[in-house]
Amino acid sequence: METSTKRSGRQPSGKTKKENIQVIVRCRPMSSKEVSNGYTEVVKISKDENSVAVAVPKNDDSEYKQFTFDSVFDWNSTQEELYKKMVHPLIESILNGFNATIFAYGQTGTGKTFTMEGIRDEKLPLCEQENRGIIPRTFEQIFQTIEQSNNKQYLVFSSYLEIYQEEIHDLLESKSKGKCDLREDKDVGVYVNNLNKYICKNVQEILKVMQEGNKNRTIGATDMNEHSSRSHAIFTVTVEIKSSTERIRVGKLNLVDLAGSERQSKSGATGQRLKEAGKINLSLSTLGNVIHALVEENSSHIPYRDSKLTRLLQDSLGGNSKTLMIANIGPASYNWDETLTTLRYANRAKNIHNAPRVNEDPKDALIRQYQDEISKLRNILNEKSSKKVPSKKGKQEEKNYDVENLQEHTKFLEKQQQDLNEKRNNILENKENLSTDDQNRMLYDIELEKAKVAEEMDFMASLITRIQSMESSVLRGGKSITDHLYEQQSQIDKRNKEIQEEIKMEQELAKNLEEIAGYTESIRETYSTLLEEVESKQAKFDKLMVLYQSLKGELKVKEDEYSNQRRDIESNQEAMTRQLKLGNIIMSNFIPQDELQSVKDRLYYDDDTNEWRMVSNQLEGHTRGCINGVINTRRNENLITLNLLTLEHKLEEYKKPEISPSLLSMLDEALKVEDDLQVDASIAERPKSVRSAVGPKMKPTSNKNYPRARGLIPK
Ligand SMILES: Nc1ncnc2c1ncn2[C@@H]1O[C@H](COP(=O)(O)OP(=O)(O)OP(=O)(O)O)[C@@H](O)[C@H]1O
Repeated sequence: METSTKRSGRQPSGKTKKENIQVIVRCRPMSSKEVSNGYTEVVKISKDENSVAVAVPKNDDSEYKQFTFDSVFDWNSTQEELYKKMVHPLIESILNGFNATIFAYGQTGTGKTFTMEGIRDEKLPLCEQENRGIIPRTFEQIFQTIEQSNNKQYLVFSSYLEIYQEEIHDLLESKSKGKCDLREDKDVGVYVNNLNKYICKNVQEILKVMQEGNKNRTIGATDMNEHSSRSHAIFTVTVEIKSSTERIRVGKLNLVDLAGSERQSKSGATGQRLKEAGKINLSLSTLGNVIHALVEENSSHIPYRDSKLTRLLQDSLGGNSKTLMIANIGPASYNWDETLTTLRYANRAKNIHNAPRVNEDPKDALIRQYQDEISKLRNILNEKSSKKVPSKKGKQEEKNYDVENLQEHTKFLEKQQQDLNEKRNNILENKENLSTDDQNRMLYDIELEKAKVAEEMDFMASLITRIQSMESSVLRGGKSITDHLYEQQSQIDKRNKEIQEEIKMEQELAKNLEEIAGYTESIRETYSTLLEEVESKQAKFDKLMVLYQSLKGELKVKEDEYSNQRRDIESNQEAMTRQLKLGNIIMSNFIPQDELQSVKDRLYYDDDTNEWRMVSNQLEGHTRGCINGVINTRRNENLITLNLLTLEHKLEEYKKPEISPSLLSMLDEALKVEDDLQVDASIAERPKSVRSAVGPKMKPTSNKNYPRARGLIPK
C-alpha cells in the first residue's frame, strides 16, 4: 500500500476562502420489483428541515435515525429541480475559473447514473428531454454562457476515464490500448498521463464525446441493477477563459459517477462480478477513510494514495475545489442498513473543508499554447507567401498573403505553374533551335521548379488548415470565426430555401386567391339576386301589413257592433220574456178558459202577411175593434198586442182583482228574470192550452204597444 498523503500535501495557496463540501441526499422512488415483493418504505424526507430519517428495526419495533444535509430531494424531485438548485451555481463558478467536482455516491441501484447522466430520449431535442441528468445539463449551461459572453475567448476540452479494478482506462480510446498511469507534478498536481483531451466547440461535440466514452464503460447486470456500473467514471470538462486583459483563468469540472457499493448476498455477484465488487468496495472504503481522516481533528495524514479514486479526487476532497456530494439512497425496507451507512458516510463528509480559488494564469494553459502556435503559423504563412509579384508596371512588388486571401495566393501559384508549363511546351517545340542537351537541361530545371511550386502549395494548404482548425477551437464571445462563417453560410442556405418555399407558397396563394375571387363573384351575384327578392318580398309584406292593420281595425269595429247588438238582443229577449210570462199569467189567471179557448180557436197565422189573425165571421162586430187592425210582422207580437179589454161585453164586469198575498208572491216568482232563459223556453213553462196559440218559436219584440197593467208588470 502506498503511503498516505499529508493533509498539508497540496494546500491551496494565495487568497482562498474555506468552505465546506456541500452534501445532499436524493432518494429514488420504490422500484416495481420492490413494490411487488411487498417491501415497505422506511425513509422519511422533510424538505422544510432538509432532513432524512430512516427507520431502523429495533427489537419488534423500529426507531428513526435522522440526519440533516445542505438539501434533500425526495422521490418526486425532478432532474431540473436538483440541477437548478445545486449545480447551476457551481457551473457559474467554473466559468469564473474555479474547480468543481460533483460526485454521486451510494449503494448499487440507488440512482447515481440516473442523477449524473439521466435517461436519454433520442426522439426529442436534448433541451426537451426532461430526464436528462446533470452531465448533459452542464454542457448546455457552459456553451450557453460562452455564447452570451463578450470580449472573452474560451477553449473547452473534455476527457473521460474509468477506474476499473484499480486500473485507469481512457474511455475515449479502445480498451486494447491498455491502462493509463497516474502522475504528479508540483504545478499541475495529480494527472493521468496520455489521457485524450477533446476540444469541443459546442454541445453536440461534447455530447458525442460522452456517448463515445459510455460505449466503452464497463457495465454488467446484477440482481440489484440490470445496468450496474462496474467502474468509477470521471468525465472532466476544462474551460479556459482569456479575458480582454489577456489574463487566463481555468475552470475544471469533474463529474463523477461512482460504482455502487454492494453486498454479495444481495447482488448475487459471482466470478468476474464478484471480483469487480471486491475492488469497488475497496476503493469506496478508501474514500470513506479519506473522508474520515479529513474531518478528524487530530488526523496527521490523509490516505489519498490508498486508491486511484482518492488520488484523482484529492483536490476535490479538502483541496482546491468546490465540491458537491450527492448521496443516493433507496426507500425500501430491505436496504435499511445500506441506506443508514450511506447517510452516515454523507453526514461525515459535510465537515470536509475545501479551499477553492480562482486558477489564474496557469503555465500549461492550452489556450495560450494555441494562440502562440497560431501566431507562429501565421508568421510562417506570411513569410512563405511574401512573394515578389510582377506589378502592372512590370516592377517587382512585395505582397503578403494570409489565410483570408488564400485564394489570391493559390491563384498566384497556379499562374506560376501555368507559366512553367508554357515554357516547357516552347522548349519542346524548340522554336529557339536549342541543342538537345540544352533542351533537356532546361526541361529538367522547369520540372524542378514545378515540383517546388507544388510542394509550396501543399505546405500552404496544410498550414492554413491547421490555423483554421486551431482558430475555430477558440470560441470568441459565443462563436469561433469558422463556426460563425459556417453558421452564416448555413443561415444563408436556410434563408434561400425559405425564400424558395415562400415563392412557391405565394404562387399557390395567388392561385387560391384567383379561385376565391371567382367564387366571391358568384356569391356576390347570388347575393344581389337574393337581395332583390328580399326587397320585393319586403314591399309585399309591408302592403299586406297595412291591409292587415286596417282589417284588424274593421274587425274591432265589427266586434264592438256585434257585442252592442248582442247586448240589445239580450235585453230585448229579456223584455219579451217578461211580456210573454205576463201574457201567460194574464191569460191563465184573468181570462176564462172557454173564452181563451174560443180566441185560440179563432186565431191563425197568416203566412202571407206574416201576422196573426182572427177568423173574421165570428169576430166580426166585436173582435174587429178588439184586433184593431193590428198588422204585426211577428206571430207573438200580434198575439201579445191583442187588446183583450175590448171584449168587455163578453166578459163579466171587470172587477179589480183581489190578489191574495200567495198569488202575489207567486207572480213575483214567476216574473223573476231568469239568467239562462232560452228564447223558446216559454213553451215548456206555459200551460198546455196556450202552447198552440203562442206557437213554438217566439221572437223578441218591442213592448212599446203593450199597455202597462198597474201592479202586474214588473218594473
Ligand atoms: N429519481 C429516480 N426516479 C426514477 N427512477 C430512478 C430514479 N433514480 C433511479 N431510478 C431508476 O433506478 C434504476 C437504477 O438506477 P441507476 O442505474 O442510476 O443506479 P446506480 O446507483 O447508478 O446503480 P449502480 O451503482 O449499480 O450503477 C434505474 O432503472 C433508474 O432509471
